[in-house]
Amino acid sequence: MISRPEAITPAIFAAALCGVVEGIALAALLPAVSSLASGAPVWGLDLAGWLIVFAALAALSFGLNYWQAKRAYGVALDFLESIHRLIGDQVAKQPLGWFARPLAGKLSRMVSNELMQAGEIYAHMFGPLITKITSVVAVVLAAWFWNPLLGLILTASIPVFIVITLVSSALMRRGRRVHEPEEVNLAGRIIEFAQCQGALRSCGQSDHFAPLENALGRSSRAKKQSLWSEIIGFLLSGMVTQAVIVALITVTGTLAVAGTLAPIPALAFIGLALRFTSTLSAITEGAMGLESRRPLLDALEGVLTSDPLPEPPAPGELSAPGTIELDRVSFSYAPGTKPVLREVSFSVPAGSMVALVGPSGSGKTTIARLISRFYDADAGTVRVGGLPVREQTGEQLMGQLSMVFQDVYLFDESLEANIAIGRPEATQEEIREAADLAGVTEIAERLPDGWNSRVGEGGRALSGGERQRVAIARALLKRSPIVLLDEATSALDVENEAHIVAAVERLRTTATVLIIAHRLDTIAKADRIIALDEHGGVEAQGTHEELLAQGGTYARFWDRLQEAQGWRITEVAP
Ligand SMILES: Nc1ncnc2c1ncn2[C@@H]1O[C@H](COP(=O)(O)OP(=O)(O)OP(=O)(O)O)[C@@H](O)[C@H]1O
Repeated sequence: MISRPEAITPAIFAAALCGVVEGIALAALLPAVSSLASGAPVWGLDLAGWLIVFAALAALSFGLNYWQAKRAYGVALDFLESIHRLIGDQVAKQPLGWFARPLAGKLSRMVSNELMQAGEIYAHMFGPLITKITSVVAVVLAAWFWNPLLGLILTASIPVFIVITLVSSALMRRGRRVHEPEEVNLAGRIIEFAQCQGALRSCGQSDHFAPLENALGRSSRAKKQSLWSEIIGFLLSGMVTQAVIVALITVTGTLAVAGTLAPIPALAFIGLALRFTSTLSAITEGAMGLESRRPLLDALEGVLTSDPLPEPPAPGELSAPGTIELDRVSFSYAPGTKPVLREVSFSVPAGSMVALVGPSGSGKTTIARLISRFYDADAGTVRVGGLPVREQTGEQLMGQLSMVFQDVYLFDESLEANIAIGRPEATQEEIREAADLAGVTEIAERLPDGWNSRVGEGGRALSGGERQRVAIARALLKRSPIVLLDEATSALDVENEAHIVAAVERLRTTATVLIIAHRLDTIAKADRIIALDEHGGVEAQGTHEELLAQGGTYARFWDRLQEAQGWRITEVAP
């Protein structure tokens, strides 16, 4: 995850060295105080000599601390830079269907503030933790060297802190297991609440949206439970620290009274023991701090280890450009769930317009997604240009397709830039020509800044029909050999409808068009119709006349559509 892993070793080394110096400085208290008490030099140094040693160690510790902090920041910045790049690469390799997964939803939160917190692990947490651990080791070794009995007393307290660190971390993990799923659920409900305001207000439920209130209640209860787990961990750790301090003072005092330890060094040892236990307690807190960052690292790992769809290293040869073929394709969105498509087979010859029709939920959009390789089929083969989509690079496949879906997403850029994205090298004349054909020129004329008007995030400054017109202009400009078009199910106003119909007529003269059709007109004009049944199978295929002549579901579907759309016209007529 780091572009210069070799920078980590010096950072760890600096932190460890810092700990050793701090440990020695702490342990030097024992000979210094002994020299003070006896008035005689200890190891050749009198009190003044020891004070100079303290000053030298303090200066060395300061220098090392500065060096290690600089190194740690370097590693943290390197980590942040590398991880952003890795996530970017990983996201670009993911199948389009990946973006509908909850993991992808977490992505924006992750790359904005959570990565900073992960960077802090390197900048502020690892270094001090290593320093404290090595300082403890240095103090214990020095104490053994000075007086094995004191070394033994300090060593005995370490397992207690290891146990308390493990218990506190386990309590924290337990709390998180209870609390996190409720947090995710609550976040989803809040977004739902914001997005469904229109529907909720029309039902008079904007004040009391029961699913959100329930989620709030559950999240608050889970948060309390999780807080209690954490508090118990902190209380336990605090109590154990105090108990160890009392035990150390008691043992040292007893040894001093028994004459095993001289009183002044015993006092110095108590001071050292206090500092020692506070360092151990800081290690426990540091370990718990790292534990609290674990979900972040797990989420990061989830993104970085998501498998991209396998792709060949180089584009393959297209034996039948402009064609689409599905050969006994079956698919379900999740393993073990009901298949959405069952053994679907049909082909779309180059230059033809084929309409996909069928009841809601029959799998029409799913077919378009498999052709664009949002997902891979579970069984069967999807071919585009005569070559299975699995044997094409993403670039090769996308180069053949233009997609105009119902939920068109526009970038918060100018109207012109949103069309130009179809073919960035297109001239302004070509952009205007495509826009004219799709009826976007009229939109530009209406907007205050004309072609330079920004369309808002997702294109919300435009109506659904207008957004689709922009997407069609994009497709016209791209001039891809195949266009996948999902016709709007909702009624479009007359102007939008006329523009879209005209643009589709134009598109079919230059490209193969597979259209998920809902309008009578489009269906009747298609060269071929594929009718799906409600179980995701192909019910019938042929021309409109052939299918009508067969009777069956298509004929009934056509009657119902005629009735519905005829009824609509009667309704709006004066
Ligand atoms: N991302 C998804 N995850 C799980 N199931 C899905 C997903 N998208 C669609 N489905 C399910 O797959 C089935 C087919 O959906 P699809 O959108 O392909 O149907 P459709 O024929 O296009 O419907 P409509 O005409 O209403 O748009 C439906 O039962 C739907 O609930």
